[in-house]
Amino acid sequence: MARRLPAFTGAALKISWQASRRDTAAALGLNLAAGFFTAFGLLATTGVLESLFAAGPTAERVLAALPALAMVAGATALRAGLLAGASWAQERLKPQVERLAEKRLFHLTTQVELTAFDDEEFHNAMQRARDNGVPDSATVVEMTVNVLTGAIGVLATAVTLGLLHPVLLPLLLVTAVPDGWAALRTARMRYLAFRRVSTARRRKYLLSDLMAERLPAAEVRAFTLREFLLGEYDQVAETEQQVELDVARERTGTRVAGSVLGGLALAAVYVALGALLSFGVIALAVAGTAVLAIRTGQTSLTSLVQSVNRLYEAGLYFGDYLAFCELARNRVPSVGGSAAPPGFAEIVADRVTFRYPGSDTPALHEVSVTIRRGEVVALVGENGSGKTTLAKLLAGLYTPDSGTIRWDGTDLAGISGDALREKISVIAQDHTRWPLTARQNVTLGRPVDPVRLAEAVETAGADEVIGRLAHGYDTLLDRRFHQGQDLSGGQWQRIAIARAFYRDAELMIFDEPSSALDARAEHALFERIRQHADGRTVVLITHRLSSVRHADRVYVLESGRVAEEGTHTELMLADGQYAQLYRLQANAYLDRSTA
Ligand SMILES: Nc1ncnc2c1ncn2[C@@H]1O[C@H](COP(=O)(O)OP(=O)(O)OP(=O)(O)O)[C@@H](O)[C@H]1O
Repeated sequence: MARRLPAFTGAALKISWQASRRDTAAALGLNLAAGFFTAFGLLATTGVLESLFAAGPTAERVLAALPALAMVAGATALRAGLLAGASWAQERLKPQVERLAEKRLFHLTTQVELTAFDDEEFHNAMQRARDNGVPDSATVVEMTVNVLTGAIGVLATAVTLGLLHPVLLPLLLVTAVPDGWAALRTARMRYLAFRRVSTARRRKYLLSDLMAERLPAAEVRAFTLREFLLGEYDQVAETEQQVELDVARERTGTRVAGSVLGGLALAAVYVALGALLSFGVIALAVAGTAVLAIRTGQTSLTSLVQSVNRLYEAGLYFGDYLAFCELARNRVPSVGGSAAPPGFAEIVADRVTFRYPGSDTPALHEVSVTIRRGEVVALVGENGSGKTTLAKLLAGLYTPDSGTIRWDGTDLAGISGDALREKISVIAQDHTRWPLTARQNVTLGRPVDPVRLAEAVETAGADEVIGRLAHGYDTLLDRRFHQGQDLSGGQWQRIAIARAFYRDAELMIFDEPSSALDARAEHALFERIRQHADGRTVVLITHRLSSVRHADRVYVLESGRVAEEGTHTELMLADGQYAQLYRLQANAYLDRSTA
């Protein structure tokens, strides 16, 4: 612990300084000044006691004690004022530090490579950093200041006792040991328990979301999942509860032991003081001040030990936060040296292989495709054949394990991801239903250009959708908020398609863009794509083979490899997998129309 504390304190003071220099300086400076007045007040008390215990009439003794008493009162008042100022600065620091820590976390989570989100270890670390690390960053700062305050208080009493008589110093230490031991032991127990249950807790949160969120609510009922989910929840919660109960028992035991030892230590201190007094080592006034100083010192010590304890505990979580930041930083793709090419005449994926983290088999194996400017290239194949994965690689969202993706000879591996993605529109199969207004759902962070917005929305057939919304473009598309509205699956898909057109990118990637569209909307969309989406280059993934008839080239993927390629006519002539699937779909229509 002694090894780790300086690191936590150092990191805490650094983040605190970055959050607010003024409040950090005030919190530390005012506490330091308050410590000085603690020592001053105690020493002045000796003066009061000496005057009171001196020989002579009571009235005279009280009168003689008055100047020292005034000094004690002044020191106490000043100390109180300084402590109030320090505590205000500390209170102000809390939200500022928490905000900074949280922002840093999101700064990283929005930058890390996409595969990090497929990694369990990363997820666990992220959850711990978010749920405990961020709130505890403020606690670490608060406790660091408290530790310094406590230490200053103890130092002030120690100096006072040392000045009164050096022999009194060890007595102060004796009272500190038992409490310190108990507090640190319990903190560590709690942290170890937290780590033991962290996976179970994550699963419990997931189950809580499934039982109490709007989206899965219908399916929970439709599949009568209630008992099943509650059973799963009980299992996980039972594990967590058992660990908590064990910890509660162990902590109580340690605390009781600490209190008993603490009581014994205090009794020993009083016996020692009595002995020193009776052997004439110290005077009565000194013994009186020593009792007061030890009491004051004990209060500072208790607060110091408690703060060290809390600092240690919060520091462990804060350590998790720092470790996660380090982990995430290592997973931020290095920004390539070259800027993205302004455009392309040809995009080539050359023998690209890609494996998801933790997966034994590659999702793509030596896949080569060519996309020329202005072409519509279709990727088809059975479920799990690798179409979406290839699309994500083409979009620069994943980087190949081997092989290259080049824009006119420029390898994308050397290009800044964000600059490249500016030139690409991807409409994912599982596009996000952003809890934003209809307008923001289309423009997605880009400046609003009303003319382009209207065009994109019309092209995607989303104008009817927006026209029917109570507040048009300003309607919030989330039912969980006041005046929020929800859309049907197909209506959402139209909004998502409008996003692609609004982005005005060189390369447009549509992954199953028509799965939820009605026949008319689907026809209109493919007509638009057939007209080469106004000269743009399109990669189209779809299971509706009738829609790929007009593509310039079709790649048929099978188990992560390119099985066939060519135009529709060539592939039909080749009579391979594509021709088989095409006939299967066409026959299904024929059967229905003749039935
Ligand atoms: N995040 C992931 N982590 C691990 N494996 C994944 C991940 N996403 C996809 N896979 C696996 O990679 C393979 C290719 O998946 P992909 O989504 O590219 O297929 P697809 O051809 O788009 O399928 P579909 O037609 O069902 O959309 C599958 O075996 C799938 O299980």
